[in-house]
Amino acid sequence: MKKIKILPKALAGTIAIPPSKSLSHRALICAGLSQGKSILGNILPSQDILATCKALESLGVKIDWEKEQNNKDIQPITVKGQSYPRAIHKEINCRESGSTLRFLIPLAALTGEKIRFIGQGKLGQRPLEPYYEIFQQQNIQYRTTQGGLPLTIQGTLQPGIYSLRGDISSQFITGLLFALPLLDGDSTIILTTPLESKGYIDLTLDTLEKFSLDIENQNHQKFIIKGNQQYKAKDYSIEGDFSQGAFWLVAGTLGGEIQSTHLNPQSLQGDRVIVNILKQMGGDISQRAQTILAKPSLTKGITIDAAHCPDLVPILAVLASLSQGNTRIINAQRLRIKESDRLKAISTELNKLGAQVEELPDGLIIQGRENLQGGEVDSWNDHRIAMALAIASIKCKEPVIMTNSEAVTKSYPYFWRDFEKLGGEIHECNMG
Ligand SMILES: O=C(O)C1=C[C@@H](OP(=O)(O)O)[C@@H](O)[C@H](O)C1
Ligand SMILES: C=C(OP(=O)(O)O)C(=O)O
Repeated sequence: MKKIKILPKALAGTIAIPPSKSLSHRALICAGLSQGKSILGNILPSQDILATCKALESLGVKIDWEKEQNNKDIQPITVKGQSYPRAIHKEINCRESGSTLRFLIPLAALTGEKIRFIGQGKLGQRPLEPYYEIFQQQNIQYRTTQGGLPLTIQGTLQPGIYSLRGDISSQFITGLLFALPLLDGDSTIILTTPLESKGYIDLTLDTLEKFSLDIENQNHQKFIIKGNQQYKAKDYSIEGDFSQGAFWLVAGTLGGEIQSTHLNPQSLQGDRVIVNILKQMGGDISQRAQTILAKPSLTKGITIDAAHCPDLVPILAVLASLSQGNTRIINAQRLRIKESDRLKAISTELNKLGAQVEELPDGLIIQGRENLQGGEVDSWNDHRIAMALAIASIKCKEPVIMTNSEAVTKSYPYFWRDFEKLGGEIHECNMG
């Protein structure tokens, strides 16, 4: 457990935004299901991405990194795919990655073998019910531990009609979209409640198309999937991550001027909405080609609908705490089933720093102020809470002392290095 002291300082400068985690998971899986070799430029070996790589290796995919995997550098990798998954190892460790778990379960259920999924942290308690319902309908054997991990499955998915809710996690739909085209008959996914996190399904469909798959999307409510399709290998580079870029765009708004590069203005990432939200709140944000410039500005509270951009909520709560007036974050119930209960985590920790955040069952009400006080906080072992609290330090009067700061490795292993690169000052505290 790492404890650090962050001194209150404005950040400024230029930062290269790391590659999108969501797009990296998808590209790795599609390349892994293609016969032949794909070269994926720009992959960051974060904990979640390493979990997906290891999981794919368990299903017979070969992955070659140019350098050591744990040197944290962005690098190209070569994926030698298997056109159909084979169970090489019968245990898959998804670490703390919800995406890895939910994307890989349907692929494991193509092998017919008995496969055990394990994980760490809160992953074992994150919902899997939509898959259990499908297993029951299709007579796929499964055994859970109190509804969660370890989970053992054995059986083979069959083509047909898949009805599931669209508002628990879009990751179930993505997982099915990867597996169903490989079945020997046609399938349809029908959502029984409106889809939330819509942008993530667009990322899935776009990546599938890049790998030559054909899916018919009917208003994000019904997806028609032909069977007997084949993934075709593809080389390409992953674009920058708007969910990570959001931390630096808010930092630029609160402190010095920050230029964030590698952010595709045409990106399908749902979290690209951060640009519009910041502008609506009064932020001075401008984009030229792949670079977004955030200048210090006075912002004001608004109502933010988090249904399609849940990962932005922690950093938006920080911005709202330092904006004039009230901000309401609505439709954010699903934040309670992420790496931490993010509504509770961010409200508790920001309030410790002197903010005024009220937690509602499905959202937050935040009364902004000019500055925060500072103090001792914890990341709740959640990368997005750690990064959000780090940015809050910019406007604190006193240092922010944070325990479990290493949580950032889940998605952004060199976050603290980038924080210092922009002028941030961090000291490690002795835990003895
Ligand atoms: O598909 C993806 O890459 C993701 C989907 C979202 O989850 P939900 O669909 O559960 O909201 C998001 O929160 C997560 O960080 C990544
Ligand atoms: C929720 C997240 O990821 P996952 O669901 O893949 O664990 C996240 O990165 O914030």
